Amino acid sequence: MAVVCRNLRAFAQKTSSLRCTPNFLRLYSQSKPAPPKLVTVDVDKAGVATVTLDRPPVNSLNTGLLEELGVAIKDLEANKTRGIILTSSSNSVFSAGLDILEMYEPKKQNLSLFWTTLQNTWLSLYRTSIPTVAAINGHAPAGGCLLALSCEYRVMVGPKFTIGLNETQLGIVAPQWFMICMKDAVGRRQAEMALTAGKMFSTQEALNIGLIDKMVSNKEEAIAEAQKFIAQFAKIPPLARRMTKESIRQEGIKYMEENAIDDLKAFMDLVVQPNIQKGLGMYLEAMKKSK
Ligand SMILES: CCCCCCCCCC/C=C/CC(=O)SCCNC(=O)CCNC(=O)[C@H](O)C(C)(C)COP(=O)(O)OP(=O)(O)OC[C@H]1O[C@@H](n2cnc3c(N)ncnc32)[C@H](O)[C@@H]1OP(=O)(O)O
Repeated sequence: MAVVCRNLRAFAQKTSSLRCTPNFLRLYSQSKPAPPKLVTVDVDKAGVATVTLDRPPVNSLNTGLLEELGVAIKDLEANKTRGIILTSSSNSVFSAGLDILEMYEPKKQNLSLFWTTLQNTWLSLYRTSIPTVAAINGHAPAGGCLLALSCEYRVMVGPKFTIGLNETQLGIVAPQWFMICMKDAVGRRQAEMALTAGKMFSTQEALNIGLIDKMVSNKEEAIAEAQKFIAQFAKIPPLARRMTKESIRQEGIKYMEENAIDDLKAFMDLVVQPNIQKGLGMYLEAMKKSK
C-alpha cells in the first residue's frame, strides 16, 4: 500500500489536480478488482469442507484452478478438516476435464507448469488423509472423471449426466495414473472395457459397474449423502484410517512418485506433435460449431 500511495502521490503531484486522499485510493483499488477465485471452500460446523469448483462455464481444469485446488487441500490438511466434499458451482457440469486451451498451441514453459500442477494436485487429492467425497452434480468427462475417481466415494446426480474417461474417443491415451484410478474403482476388467472404448457412462450405468457409489436426484441430496459417508469416520481411529488409505492406494502413489518426470516428458512430447495439435484445433472448432 505504501508503494501504491507513493506512486499515486507522485502521479498526483504531476497532475496537480489529484491528491492521494482516501477517496482517491478507494477509487483506484476499486478499478483493480482481485481476480475471481476459481475454487471456494466452506467449512461447516462439523468441520467438513465443501470445496466448490467455480470456473464457468464448464470448470475446465486450467493451471490456475488446479493450483487453487492443490492449495485448498493443503490448507484443509493443516486445519485438520474432518472431510472434503468436492463439487461444482454449475448446474450441469462437474468438470469438463483438462482445459484444452492449455494444450493448444502452448508455450513450452506454460505446458510444463500445467502438467506438473495437475500431477501435484492429483497426488494431493488422491493421497490426502482426509476422507474425500465427490458430489458429482453434472457431466464429468476425462479429467473431470479423474477428479471424482481420486475421491474415496462418489455420489452423482442422475439420471441425465454422464461420466467416464473418454480419451480414446478423442484419439489420445489416458495416462497410466488415470487408468489406475479407474481400476481402483471398477476393477481391471471393467476398466479395460471402459478405457479402450473411451465410454461415457450414464449415471445408472456408472452405478451398475461401481464407477459411482450412489445416484441421487439433486445436489442437496448429494451433499447430504457425502456428509453421511464422512460422518462414519468419527468412530474410526484416524491413524489406522490414514495408514490403510495410504497402503491401499500405494500403486497410484508409488507410480506418481517414481514416474512424474517421465510422465511429464511423455505428455510434453505428445502434445506438441503436429497431428495432436491439429486434432485439438479441430476439437475446439467442433465444440464451438455444436452450439
Ligand atoms: C483432446 C485432448 C488432447 C490432449 C493430447 C495430450 C494427451 C495427454 C493426455 C491428456 C489427458 C486429457 C484428459 C482431458 O481431460 S482432455 C479434455 C476432455 N474433455 C472433454 O472432451 C469434454 C469436452 N466438453 C464437453 O463435452 C462439453 O463441454 C460438456 C462438458 C458436456 C458441457 O456441455 P455444454 O453444452 O454445457 O457446454 P459447451 O460444450 O457449450 O461448452 C461451453 C464452452 O466451454 C468450452 N469447453 C468445453 N469443454 C472444454 C475443455 N475441456 N477445455 C476448454 N474449453 C472447453 C466450449 O468450447 C465452449 O466454449 P465457447 O463458449 O467459447 O464456445
